[in-house]
Amino acid sequence: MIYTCTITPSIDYTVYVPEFESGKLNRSEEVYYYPGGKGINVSRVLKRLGISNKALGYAGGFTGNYIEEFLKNEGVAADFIQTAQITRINVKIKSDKETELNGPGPELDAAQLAALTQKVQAMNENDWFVLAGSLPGSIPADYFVELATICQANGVRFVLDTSGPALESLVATPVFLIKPNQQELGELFGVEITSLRDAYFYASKLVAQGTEHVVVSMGGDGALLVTKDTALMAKAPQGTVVNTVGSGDSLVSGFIASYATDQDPALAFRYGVASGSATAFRSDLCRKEDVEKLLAEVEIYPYEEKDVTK
Ligand SMILES: Nc1ncnc2c1ncn2[C@@H]1O[C@H](COP(=O)(O)OP(=O)(O)O)[C@@H](O)[C@H]1O
Ligand SMILES: O=P(O)(O)OC[C@H]1O[C@](O)(COP(=O)(O)O)[C@@H](O)[C@@H]1O
Repeated sequence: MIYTCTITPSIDYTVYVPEFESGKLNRSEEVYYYPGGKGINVSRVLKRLGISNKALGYAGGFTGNYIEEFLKNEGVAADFIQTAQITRINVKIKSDKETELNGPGPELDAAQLAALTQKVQAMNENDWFVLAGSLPGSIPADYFVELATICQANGVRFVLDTSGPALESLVATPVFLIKPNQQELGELFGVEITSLRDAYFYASKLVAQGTEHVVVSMGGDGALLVTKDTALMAKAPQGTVVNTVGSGDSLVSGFIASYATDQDPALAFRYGVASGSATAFRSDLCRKEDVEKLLAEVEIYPYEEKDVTK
């Protein structure tokens, strides 16, 4: 079974405004209320790709109920631990540029954390645990390291798509897949990543520390895969960008969906990048048919330092 875990879910209140002006009254005629948070997006895309999975995490209040109801209607299995706090609403303004306003995650007590630990302890060998989205600073980083250690001891594949201080402790534990975007990878090492060469350099450091697969996503420029055996670059397909929110999560879903079936990192990378782009070209998340149409358009070639000009 594949389990995703969203500590900080959200409703993504997505507003299209033709000409957004900060500091002015802007009216929109097109708004959507998508369930969000990275693990939830991974679960929704996995389901669309035909892969059964269960969404874990925390949810509360009327927004939490909305997310649970939405997932139920889409046939995504979920098992959230309840919070007294209302799950956040993240605002996504779509204009000539994309502006995002993400709220804080929940405050969790020891009993709520223990409830998640129990669920992780009950996972079986060859299950997957996808910890995705921001991890609130109020939870000690050690807690997430404990979850990673349980996964390692039980042969559960640990996938990480997060940012912030907890990420630093987690990359020192054995991780199957980590998918930072260029900026998140830079933050992790306290540098600004401005070139493919830098991305390769820092991704290789993570591989040297024991991460099996590092995918650095670079928006419309595609992505880089580094493992101990290979380094591949993928050029993203061209298309009309509608909403890139959830593209990174879709890349993770596509990678896992393909790897779970074929155990081939290069195929999984292609499927992941096609899924990320298929989501960028839609208002909501991608569908399987969108991904399969784009597969042949993903150009993959070996990363060679000598060929890199920047
Ligand atoms: N403008 C775009 N055009 C085509 N594909 C895109 C675009 N933006 C994102 N993607 C696809 O989605 C993947 C993840 O996007 P990215 O923005 O890097 O992730 P994140 O959402 O985590 O920041 C990219 O590797 C690419 O395949
Ligand atoms: O937990 P964070 O870092 O605040 O991010 C949450 C946001 O990320 C998303 O999951 C989208 O993530 P990506 O664009 O990186 O795929 C949104 O649905 C959500 O609003």
